[in-house]
Amino acid sequence: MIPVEQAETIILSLVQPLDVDRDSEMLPLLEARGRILAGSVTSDLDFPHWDNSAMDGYAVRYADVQACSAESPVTLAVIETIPAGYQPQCVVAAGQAARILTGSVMPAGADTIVIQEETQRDGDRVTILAAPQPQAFVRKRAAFYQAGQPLLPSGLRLQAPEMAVLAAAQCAQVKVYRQPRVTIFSTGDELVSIDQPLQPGEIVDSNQYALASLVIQAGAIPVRLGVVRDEPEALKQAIAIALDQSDIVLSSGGVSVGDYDYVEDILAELGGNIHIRAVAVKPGKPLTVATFERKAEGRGQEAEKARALEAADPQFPLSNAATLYFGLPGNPVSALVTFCRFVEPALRKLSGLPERAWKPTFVRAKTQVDLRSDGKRESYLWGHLDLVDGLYEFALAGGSPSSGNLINLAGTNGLAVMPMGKTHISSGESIYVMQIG
Ligand SMILES: Nc1nc2c(c(=O)[nH]1)N[C@H]1C(S)=C(S)[C@@H](COP(=O)(O)OP(=O)(O)OC[C@H]3O[C@@H](n4cnc5c(N)ncnc54)[C@H](O)[C@@H]3O)O[C@H]1N2
Ligand code: MOO
Ligand SMILES: [Mg+2]
Repeated sequence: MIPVEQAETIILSLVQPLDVDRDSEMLPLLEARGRILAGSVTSDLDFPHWDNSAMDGYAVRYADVQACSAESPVTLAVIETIPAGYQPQCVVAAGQAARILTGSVMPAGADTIVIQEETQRDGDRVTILAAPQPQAFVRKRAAFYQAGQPLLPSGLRLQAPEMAVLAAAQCAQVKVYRQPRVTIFSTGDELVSIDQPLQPGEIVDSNQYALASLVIQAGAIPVRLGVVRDEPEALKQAIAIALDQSDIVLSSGGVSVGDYDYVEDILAELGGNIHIRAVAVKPGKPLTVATFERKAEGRGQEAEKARALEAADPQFPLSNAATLYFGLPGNPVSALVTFCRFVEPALRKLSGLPERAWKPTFVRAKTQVDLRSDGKRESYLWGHLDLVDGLYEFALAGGSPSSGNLINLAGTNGLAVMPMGKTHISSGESIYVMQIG
């Protein structure tokens, strides 16, 4: 058993991020929402594009109004009205002003805006009742962004704010990383699909659904192979198919020491390089991690097949040095915890996100209850994380804390971390909680 952090380091070292050119695609802007920018974006526009007014009011020359007040106002001639979208035609000379609306182009000659509330309009004249600050309410050209500078960095996930920036910069098409493909299958003779009648001894393959949801949530594409029997040949076939079409393969079950736990042996038989066999984590101890060299970079029939697949489907992933295989433990909570703690960081690195975004988010919280563990492994206790007066509080999920109990997982949003060696944390103490979901 290796410590959790060591497992995380090994896993991240096995991942090669998608290639910015080879593993990217151009998409219409709105279709790129939620995707990750491949390559930085620059614009040849300044933001603002020109000096403009931040308020409804009057464009004036500061020198004309700097000394005025309610007691000694200054009256100026209004020479033009400048609505939004209009190019001013006049130059504001001494003793003159232009009526201007929010966002409109500053007229030549003027350098300051006096807001409407501090003026009195009378026909084609305006009286200024208070002295503004010099250059008040003028948004200068390029004050927000200068053309040619980096506008958005590579690796940024595109959400509403980035959509606005890209739209403003007239990027109708954007280059984003393709979505990683993650093939998922479940192992176990006791498993049936969601729509099959249950016979005695059988249970529904729920991991498939949990894992597919987690994969989608992480921005990747799940490819579901269903249930695979606990038979070496069936497993071999499924693993070979999965490796052929994926960046990452996830299986659940069959990784412990039982008579029908074949996954590790089959991985070795198929030429997998096994990097992790067990991690000191509870739940999740028998996590198995292996890599397979990409066949397309080799020779022979398999390589040819992969190359043909790539030619037929530009989405087909070939750029990574190796396909990463995670043999997740079968217990539903163990599968979920190991995904969040180990698979998700790998997916995030693969996807093109920057390094600071790879690891899970841990927040400090006050535990509302006593927490216990045997201290033999780093324990992740599922429960509810709530913000109370701006501070996080953690409470365990009600019901049995068994890794086979998927029922009390529902509604949880945090995993309280009990470090290895720690057997008891008292209510009220400060802990780290990993955010999930
Ligand atoms: N003698 C020992 N026994 C076990 C050990 C050990 O160290 N010594 N480790 C335990 C731990 S920890 C875990 S976790 C489990 C992991 O077992 P496997 O990965 O081999 O998984 P299975 O044996 O195939 O199944 C375990 C459990 O989970 C249920 N399961 C499996 N797949 C699914 C699925 N897709 N959906 C829902 N539920 C699933 C399965 O029916 C079993 O109940 O091993 C312990 N044993
Ligand atoms: O580690 Mo297992 O995941 O305890 O149930
Ligand atoms: Mg087992």
